[in-house]
Amino acid sequence: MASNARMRSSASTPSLRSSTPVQFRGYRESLQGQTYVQKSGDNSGGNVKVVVRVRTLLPRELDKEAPCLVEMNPNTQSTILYAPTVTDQNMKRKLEKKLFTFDNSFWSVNPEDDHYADQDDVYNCLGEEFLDHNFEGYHTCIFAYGQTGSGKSYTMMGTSEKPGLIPRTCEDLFQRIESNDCPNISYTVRVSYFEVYNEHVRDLLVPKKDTPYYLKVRESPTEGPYIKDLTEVPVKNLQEVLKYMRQGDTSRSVASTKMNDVSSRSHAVFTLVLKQIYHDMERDETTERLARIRLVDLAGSERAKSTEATGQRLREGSNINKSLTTLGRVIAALAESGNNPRRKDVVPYRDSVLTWLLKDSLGGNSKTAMIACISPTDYDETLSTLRYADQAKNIKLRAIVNQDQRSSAARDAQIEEMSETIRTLQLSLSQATATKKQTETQNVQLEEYQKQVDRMQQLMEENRQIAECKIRSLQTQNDALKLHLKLALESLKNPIPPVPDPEEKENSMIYEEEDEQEEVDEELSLHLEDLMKDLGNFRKKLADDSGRFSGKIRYLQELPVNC
Ligand SMILES: Nc1ncnc2c1ncn2[C@@H]1O[C@H](COP(=O)(O)OP(=O)(O)OP(=O)(O)O)[C@@H](O)[C@H]1O
Repeated sequence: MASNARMRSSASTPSLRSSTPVQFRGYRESLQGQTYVQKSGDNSGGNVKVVVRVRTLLPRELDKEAPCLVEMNPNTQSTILYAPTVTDQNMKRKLEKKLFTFDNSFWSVNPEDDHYADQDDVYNCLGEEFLDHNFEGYHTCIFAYGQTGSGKSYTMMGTSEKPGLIPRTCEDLFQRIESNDCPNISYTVRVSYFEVYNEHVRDLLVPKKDTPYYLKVRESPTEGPYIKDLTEVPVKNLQEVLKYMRQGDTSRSVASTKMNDVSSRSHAVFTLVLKQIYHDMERDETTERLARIRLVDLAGSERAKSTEATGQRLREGSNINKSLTTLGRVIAALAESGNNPRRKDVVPYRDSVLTWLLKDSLGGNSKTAMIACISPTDYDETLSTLRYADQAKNIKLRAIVNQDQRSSAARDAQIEEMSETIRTLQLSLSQATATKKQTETQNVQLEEYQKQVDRMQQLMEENRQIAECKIRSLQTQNDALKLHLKLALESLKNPIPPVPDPEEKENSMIYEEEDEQEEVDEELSLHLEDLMKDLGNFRKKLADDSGRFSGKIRYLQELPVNC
């Protein structure tokens, strides 16, 4: 069945960039009892949100009695970096005190301090807001940047006792989905997890093999860069998504270095795709919102001198630095055009796999945040991270609500059209197999066929969910009608005696009572007739819908999943 099948990512997902104003009661909106109305042409992307987090001193720093060079002001959200008092005698330049201001400055040095920020605070200040954007239909990306050992993995993934942004986002996501009580909304969540290691892409949801298996990066004109054949799994609850998160985590390339016992040697990208489908019963129309939630734990920048790396670690380090340098150039070019919109610098996305894959998140359709992680004791590295972060503040984004509205008839027509395409592709592929000719065109056709089948399966799964929504909604109305009917019948059987009016004469009272009773009886039987008619109609609609969708689902089950 499609819902259990592992789906491959496809770049040709139908475009959901609609500017039609529609009403959509999402989780938040229904909680607040408000109706969300999309602003026509809403593209208020804003700038990249930049926060900085300074970690606690580590045992090796405490042993050396290294001084804390960072100070943060919780009122102004500023970060001050002090020059070390003891400096290298050979150093020519003079080190200075520097001040930066960010959207948030998280102080995680000493838990005793009033302004200490723990994992909860980071999630509440950033993760929660970004998840709100996802429910509104925006793509988001949060990435952690900083030197090796500065707390990126701690912030993004955390530990089992102190979970970070990724597990907290998953938990909040499913809590919101489960607490939604609007029967007309259905949700699907898909997860993928990959790493960029030595400029190669590795699927973290596929068990590690002896011979490394790398995936290719492609670019689609409509959807931008994507990874061909990346595993994307549907997940139904928090337990399932955490299982995949842990599975991916254990496959990550990590190693012990002088600067960090468990150092990430790759950039890891954890992605959740949230699709919300709202079904309007009256118009028999669906509104879909799609949001991609990208959570990135970058590998740390490192100096060969400090890490004392050799061999494989040194090669990894230089690849990490290469992609981070490219990321720096991409940020600089985007920040430049953010400051001066008339400048159209070429942004070197393609110079590294990481920046190519993050193209949309860095300068396109996404709301993006950067968490700059810093060490409290290293002046040079911390200054370089803070400068990087300061520049990122100027990047302007073009995030839009990814929303699409379609009637049931249009959805059905799309399924028919796709079935036709699949049939044609199937036919031409079987002819190719018969002639035993393997050409480049056939390979492309085969890929296209696989993509179409995957999309068809997704669409059918969504239709099944819409059908369930409709049935749930009709069932609720049916129950309400039944209750109404029961009350109406009871009041017919046991009419409430009218209250006697002491001012009226006894005779006229008797006649009026009889008249009123007749009127009430007549009104109730008319109402009863209407209710019976409505009930009949609902039953018929329910049966029609069940029949229509069970036929389509049978068709889907018969489809070949892999050719
Ligand atoms: N806010 C914090 N509170 C307590 N401990 C922290 C904090 N941040 C980081 N640490 C600890 O610091 C060490 C290094 O952190 P982490 O592994 O997250 O660094 P990193 O930036 O991901 O490094 P790399 O780039 O080498 O992977 C770990 O032992 C981690 O537990």
